[in-house]
Amino acid sequence: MDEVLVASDVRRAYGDTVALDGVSLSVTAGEVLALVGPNGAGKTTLVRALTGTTDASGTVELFGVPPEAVDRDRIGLLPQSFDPHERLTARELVSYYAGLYDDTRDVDRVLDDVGLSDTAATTYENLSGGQQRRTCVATALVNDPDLLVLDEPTTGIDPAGRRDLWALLEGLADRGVTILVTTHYMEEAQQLADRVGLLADGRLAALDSPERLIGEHGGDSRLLVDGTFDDSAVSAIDYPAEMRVLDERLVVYGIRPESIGSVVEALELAGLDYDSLTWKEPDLEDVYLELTGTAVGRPGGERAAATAGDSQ
Ligand SMILES: Nc1ncnc2c1ncn2[C@@H]1O[C@H](COP(=O)(O)OP(=O)(O)OP(=O)(O)O)[C@@H](O)[C@H]1O
Repeated sequence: MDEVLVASDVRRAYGDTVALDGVSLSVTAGEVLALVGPNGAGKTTLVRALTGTTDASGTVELFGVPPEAVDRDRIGLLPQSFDPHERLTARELVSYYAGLYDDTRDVDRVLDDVGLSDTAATTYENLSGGQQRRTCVATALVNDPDLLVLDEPTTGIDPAGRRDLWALLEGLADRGVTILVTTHYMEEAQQLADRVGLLADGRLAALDSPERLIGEHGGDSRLLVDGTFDDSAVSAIDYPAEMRVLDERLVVYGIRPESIGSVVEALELAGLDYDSLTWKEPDLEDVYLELTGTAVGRPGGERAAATAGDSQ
């Protein structure tokens, strides 16, 4: 397989803060690789290190050469912080970026691709947050890149707009564009990516296909009992299943849907109040929690308090 991006032992610190603690990965041609992690996990620093926009130790090669030597026509980069000129229209902005490259796509086609045909003549300051982000995505697409690097492209975009953007990225991937994307939306990574890198505290906790990650680390199906539980709930409830309290939620493992009623009975016998019940198969969120002890879906990535043993 052709490797478009190869990184080895990438490290970066800001003073005493270790942002990247030895990350190695590779991305093959046509692959969609998603880097997932909560705020502060190191996603932006990694994207910047991989694209040569911040100093880092270790080695990075894009298309076989260091980032600074790559033909920039081959790369489309959407940084996390990107503040274009507010008084320019979406079309003017994308045209401006088109002017930086030798070979570009038709600007109106690109605007159409990101769903902005109707608002192409609106100034950036008058676009909604989601339309602004889509304009930014368009600037990264205008040079028809072989490698597209997008740092949180869907942040601020409503669910329908996010799905449209996923469809666009899937279409690009089908055409052979290699995509490296960061997100803190687990379901986005699970749906979009061929492989997912779970980033925690500047390290890759795991890197594999969503299916394999879930198969190896996701554990059993489970019943989530929402409420304000503490560790005492686990000993109070008399039920023959593994249980843990994670972020004040009681999790009962290995439960099939037909057993939910018996769990409810056990909760009532133990006098435990709860708000709601959710049954689910394991997903990437559970994998992240299992491997790092942190819930990625929660702002700031709060630590989850595991009880009743530290592993499933
Ligand atoms: N310019 C900087 N100066 C000092 N510390 C920084 C700087 N940039 C990042 N950091 C720190 O490095 C760590 C990783 O930050 P980074 O922005 O890469 O994470 P992230 O996963 O992209 O987070 P977010 O989702 O919030 O953007 C954090 O602890 C952050 O505070």
